[in-house]
Amino acid sequence: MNQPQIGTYNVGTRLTVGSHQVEIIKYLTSGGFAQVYSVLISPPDPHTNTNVACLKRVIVPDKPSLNTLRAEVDAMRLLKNNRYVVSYIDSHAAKAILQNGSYEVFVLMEYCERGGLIDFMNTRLQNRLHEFEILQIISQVTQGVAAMHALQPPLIHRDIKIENVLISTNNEYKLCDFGSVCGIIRLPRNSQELSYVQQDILKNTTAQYRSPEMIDIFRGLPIDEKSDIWALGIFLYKLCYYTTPFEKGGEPAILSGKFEFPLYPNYSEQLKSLIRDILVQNPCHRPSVFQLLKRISIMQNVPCPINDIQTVQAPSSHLNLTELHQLSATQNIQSLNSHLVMGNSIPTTAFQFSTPVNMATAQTLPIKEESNIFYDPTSCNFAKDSQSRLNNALSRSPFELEAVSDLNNVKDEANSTTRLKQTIVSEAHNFRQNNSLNLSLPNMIPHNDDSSSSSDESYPGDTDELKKTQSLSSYSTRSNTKRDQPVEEYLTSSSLPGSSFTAVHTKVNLDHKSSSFKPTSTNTVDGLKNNTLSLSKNNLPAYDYVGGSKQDLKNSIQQRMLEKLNSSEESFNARKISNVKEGGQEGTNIPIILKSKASTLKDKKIKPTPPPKPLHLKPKPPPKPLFLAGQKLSLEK
Ligand SMILES: Nc1ncnc2c1ncn2[C@@H]1O[C@H](COP(=O)(O)OP(=O)(O)OP(=O)(O)O)[C@@H](O)[C@H]1O
Repeated sequence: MNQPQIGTYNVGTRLTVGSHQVEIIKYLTSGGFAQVYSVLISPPDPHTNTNVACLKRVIVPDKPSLNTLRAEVDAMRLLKNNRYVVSYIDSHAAKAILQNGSYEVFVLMEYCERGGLIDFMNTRLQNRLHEFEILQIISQVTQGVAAMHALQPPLIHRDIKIENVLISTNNEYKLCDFGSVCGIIRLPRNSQELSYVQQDILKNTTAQYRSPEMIDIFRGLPIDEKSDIWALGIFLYKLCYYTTPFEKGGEPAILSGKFEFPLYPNYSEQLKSLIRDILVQNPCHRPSVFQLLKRISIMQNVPCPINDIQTVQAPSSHLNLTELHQLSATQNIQSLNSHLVMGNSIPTTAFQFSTPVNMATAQTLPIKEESNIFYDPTSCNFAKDSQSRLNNALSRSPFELEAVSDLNNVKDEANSTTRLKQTIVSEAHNFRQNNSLNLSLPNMIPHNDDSSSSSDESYPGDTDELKKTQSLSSYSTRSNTKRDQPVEEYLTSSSLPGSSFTAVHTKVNLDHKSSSFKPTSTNTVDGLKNNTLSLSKNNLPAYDYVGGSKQDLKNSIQQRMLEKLNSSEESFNARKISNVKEGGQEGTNIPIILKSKASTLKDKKIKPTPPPKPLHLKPKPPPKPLFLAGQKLSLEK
């Protein structure tokens, strides 16, 4: 594979990233794809209240890969300002100087001065973590994950691991690396989709943290938030014992679910029982992120920091669709992003733009009794018949699409806005109650056609409501999907919809020379949108997110939320063509690693692959013990 040879920036190099002037303080390290620097920024970030930030510089080979990175940036934007997520500041993409069609992407984010959790753990090899420290770390990371799961629809991180937690200056543990984020993955309907799903999982997850339903898709179980919960269980085990529970046994061990606790260090029965309750085979039996947090809080003897979204989202009969959304949205955002700096230039999520919320209604909702803190297994409908459906689907032609969904039938038959609305509300209710949409399989992959929602007709004149309605119904309205279209084309025909970046003329200092830091803006907006390339003065086509009026921002964020709704399919699309990670070297003037196209997975074997040997990640200075490391499995092995 061709690797572009791009050296690292010298100290003092100045560049422009979005609306920020940046000066390189120090080259920190290189990840799988990125060079990472500490930088000075102007203006300072209001959230962290500092002018020191972290700059990630990534080269991507083409536009589809750029779209993949956009998805990562979009996820960061959605989670911006959550206390336990590394905070996004700004971003910028431009054609790389290599003249080979590649792009250079810059992402500015909060600088986590204390480095990685793995580094901290390595300082405690002799004196292992105390239980209270473990509970503090898992609580904070779980809160970061909760912010993702609370989004509508939820985002799945898919790569929760020790290596993806950083420690901030004030000692908070923050989730990072949103490059694997996706929506709920519905069951594949045929061998081609199965192959995509398997390939996607291999690329975007780390072997030792992979859940049983990810390894054995034939179980017909959902790949959703509960897969993150499984990873949190592995994460918790590793915090305790510095190894993963299935380290030796690999995939067969994960699928058998049998693991043991080492004798040393000795942790409470409560903590071990929590790990046991998380690492159960059936995702429906695992706790939700809120139930998990509640249990951790009980062990810490502190109030649970956030409310259970399941409780606040239970719609009562008098709730209309707006209220349904507002309740869940407000409760989530208020409780999860309680440290939000309001008035920031770019809001955290679409929900912040919602009409002021009926908090009185939200607060007076009946609180569900939680005698059993974990999920009621009988409420998980997803797997019902899924095994036989999967088998049936796989015996069919890859291009044969399934019958129209229940909801589509309802929609087709009922030309009534009221009925559609009731259906959507009911689906939302089912979704939250059962943790799945009780629809036939074709509806579980959202489609990308924004214009297809029949909700347009239902809510004329109410843009916000319309967008939200589309959000829900995008799971369930497939009427405009070309049913005679081959599946392969359907899965790959579109890139990420919408645009996070609009073209600006941005002067980027690429000569790597040191110069004094003068924070004067060089950006000029030329109004080009929709990913159209433009040439700036120095002939560098450039992109950036451009903030416009508040209405523009609102529209932009709403659009992004719609994009997120399509993330399952985006995931298929984007991951299929991009982003096989390869190891990089360290040191100055090392080449930046190119985010490259993945090779097509030809092997459509449906049996799980043999357990990979544990790979060891990031032998960065200071040297780390091998048993603390983990690595994503490369498809190109
Ligand atoms: N915000 C940050 N503050 C401080 N250090 C950071 C920050 N982000 C990343 N780093 C450092 O840079 C390293 C690589 O970053 P990151 O994992 O995001 O890159 P990557 O190319 O996506 O790598 P990979 O996908 O292989 O994990 C991290 O392990 C961490 O040490």
